[in-house]
Amino acid sequence: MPHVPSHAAPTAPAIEADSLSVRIRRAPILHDLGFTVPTGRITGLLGPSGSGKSTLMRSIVGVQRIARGTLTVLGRPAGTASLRREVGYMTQDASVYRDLTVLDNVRYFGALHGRSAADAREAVAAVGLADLANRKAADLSGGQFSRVSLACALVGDPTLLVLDEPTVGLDPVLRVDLWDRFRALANRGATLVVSSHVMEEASRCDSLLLLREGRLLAQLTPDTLRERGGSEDLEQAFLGIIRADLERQAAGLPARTKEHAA
Ligand SMILES: Nc1ncnc2c1ncn2[C@@H]1O[C@H](COP(=O)(O)OP(=O)(O)OP(=O)(O)O)[C@@H](O)[C@H]1O
Repeated sequence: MPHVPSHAAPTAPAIEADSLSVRIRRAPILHDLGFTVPTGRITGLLGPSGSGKSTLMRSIVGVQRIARGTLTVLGRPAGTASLRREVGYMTQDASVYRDLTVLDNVRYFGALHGRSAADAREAVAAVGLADLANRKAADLSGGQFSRVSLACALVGDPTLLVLDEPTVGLDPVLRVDLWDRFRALANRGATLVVSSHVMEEASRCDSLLLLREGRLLAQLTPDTLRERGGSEDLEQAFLGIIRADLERQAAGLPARTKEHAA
């Protein structure tokens, strides 16, 4: 098990981006990003729709080509084959076999990581689907379907978990349960990168990467976001930071592209 106890001496960052730029069909999507993701912590990826969150996650898991700069994941260039076993990825569009049952889907992904049937059952229970374990994925609701995808990402017990909006469409009780689970995983040494539209969830993260239009506005803690954004309410605080950025742009000042962890 690659996990390290949270009281261990500071370790190298799980992810390091330096001048990272991504283009899709020649269009610039991510601009000169520089940040680090600390090991054994939950890093939230926040930003308006289209700001580049999924593109950054795809880059981290190695399925998006990088145009410029470097992206180092668990000490190796993103996309290195050996990372596949150590990185769990939940995409926004659930990658689940519709004709398999919930449990068989999770067992299949678990087997790729050498996990047992019991591990699969545990992951299914963790996402609140124990009662539906034998139902075909095609017969699930949208929220249940995406939870199967989350269970598939969890079952491998990866060192790094990259979750693209894992709680979208979930009820508040399940959402809280899942965030408790994410915290438990981080406490055991796993690193989580989680994107969300729900600013309340930002308060559950240790570190936040704020993106807008493919640029990194800031990397900070939720407390620093409240302070810097001038509001106790994280949504208002984020809007405050966006307004300040727009004013910088209007004043002709260079865009902020690099920040360091607060
Ligand atoms: N395959 C593609 N071809 C062209 N443009 C793309 C492609 N994929 C993403 N983009 C563009 O890249 C930008 C960033 O998209 P991305 O999906 O990363 O944003 P996001 O922050 O995850 O958005 P959302 O919160 O809506 O999921 C958007 O302007 C999007 O239109």
